[in-house]
Amino acid sequence: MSRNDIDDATAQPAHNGGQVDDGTLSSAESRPISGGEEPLFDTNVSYRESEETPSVLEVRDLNVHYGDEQALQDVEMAIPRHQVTAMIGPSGCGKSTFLRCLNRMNDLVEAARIEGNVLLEGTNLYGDDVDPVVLRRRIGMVFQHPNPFPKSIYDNVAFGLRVQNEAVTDEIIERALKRAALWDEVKHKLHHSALDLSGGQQQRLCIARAIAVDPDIVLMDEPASALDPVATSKIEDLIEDLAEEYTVVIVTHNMQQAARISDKTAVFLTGGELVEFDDTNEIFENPAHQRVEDYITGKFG
Ligand SMILES: Nc1ncnc2c1ncn2[C@@H]1O[C@H](COP(=O)(O)OP(=O)(O)OP(=O)(O)O)[C@@H](O)[C@H]1O
Repeated sequence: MSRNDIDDATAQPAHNGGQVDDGTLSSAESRPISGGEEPLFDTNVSYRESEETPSVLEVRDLNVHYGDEQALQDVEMAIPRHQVTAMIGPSGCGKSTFLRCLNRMNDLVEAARIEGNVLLEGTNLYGDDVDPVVLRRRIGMVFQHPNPFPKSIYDNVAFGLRVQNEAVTDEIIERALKRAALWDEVKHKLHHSALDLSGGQQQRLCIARAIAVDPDIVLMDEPASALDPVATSKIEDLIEDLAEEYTVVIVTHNMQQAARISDKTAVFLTGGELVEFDDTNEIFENPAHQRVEDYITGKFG
């Protein structure tokens, strides 16, 4: 399966109606990610949370192979809640692989073998009882190329709710479009085709579609790399705003972008090794590793 196939597969929030949570739970914290009645709690792993930056996702000893090739090596990371965490590193170092592990998108890649734990508030995403479809409702994804459906703007935003048999109201659609900073540009043409929007507008629509189901975490794989500088700047502003309500994890090739918008930065280097993970200021001003300094100063990569 090619990367584009994966993008297409998940662009259609491939949720099926019968396996989602019932909407009666009162808070994001109490929402299960298993398909059954009870949330799955993996008691083999403890959940660490610091008071300063409570983490929402804990990655433990994550290794990924595609056939014989190792794409991630022993990765450990605690991703803080309501912050922007950026993944940077040279091409092929495993950034997208890592991102896809955070909502089990790599399940769709036949050659991928994943070992380790990823804990969402203590629950192992790779536990047997976890339903990836339910999980992806809590951890949404936005891709490099805007991929709206050939439907109206309104129906694009409503899509995830409808497939989960949840109520769609004008208020929900308006709120998602406002959160995605698109409302003012489209409020007079909600029933026009999404394909008539500009690339930057389409990407903000995809963000509106991702957040309409009220996820906890939004994963973004180079969301601005196909856009012009003005559209990129709008997406960057939006990402910073989104972090007030959501946890954002973004892969970017653009180090300036990571420096501008992220709170934490993870530097992956060749072979899928996470070499350094720290506050973004530290990474860019005072990296602990010479290899990281060489990378961010352009000596390689
Ligand atoms: N579906 C796949 N099948 C086989 N190998 C893959 C697959 N996806 C990624 N890889 C390999 O895994 C390694 C990491 O790829 P990945 O796409 O995660 O890196 P990346 O850092 O995101 O790269 P880029 O910045 O170029 O997008 C690469 O060597 C790549 O060739």
